[in-house]
Amino acid sequence: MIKKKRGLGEGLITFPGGKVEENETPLECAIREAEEEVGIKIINPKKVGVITFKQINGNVQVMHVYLATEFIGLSKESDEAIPIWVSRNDLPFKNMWIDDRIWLPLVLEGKYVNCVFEFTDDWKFMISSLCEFT
Ligand SMILES: Nc1nc2c([nH]c(=O)n2[C@H]2C[C@H](O)[C@@H](COP(=O)(O)OP(=O)(O)OP(=O)(O)O)O2)c(=O)[nH]1
Repeated sequence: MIKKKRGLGEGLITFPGGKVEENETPLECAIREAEEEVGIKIINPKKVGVITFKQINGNVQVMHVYLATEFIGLSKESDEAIPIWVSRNDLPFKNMWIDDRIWLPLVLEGKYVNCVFEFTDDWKFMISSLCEFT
């Protein structure tokens, strides 16, 4: 995981990630962001879910989630993130995005998740959640 140093979710413990660039697939983006943020090359990332975030103001963002169990390199701090290792059995949910406690355990059990979470415009409160998984 990472401690995010700037941008949306600054200070939270989350995962390497970011916005898809022009002419880039979500998979390519996931690989690039892991490299940029913590300096590792992830091997064979597998898509494990799609999460839609809605805000009251009508903004909608779609997050594609990938899981990689192997990587090349040694994780290192960047301008954006401090890499940290956490135990699967002791995830730091108190310092994570509130919705992660709903979908992350499912992903770690091997499920594919499809969730919609509705937030206030300032991202402080989650108003509703709906998750399907297979
Ligand atoms: N785990 C998790 N990640 C989230 C949630 N909401 C949310 O926007 N994210 C992720 C998606 C993006 O990777 C990131 C959004 O932050 P951002 O728009 O500042 O993007 P960034 O700085 O990481 O990326 P970039 O500008 O380098 O492209 O946070 C959430 O509820 N849980």
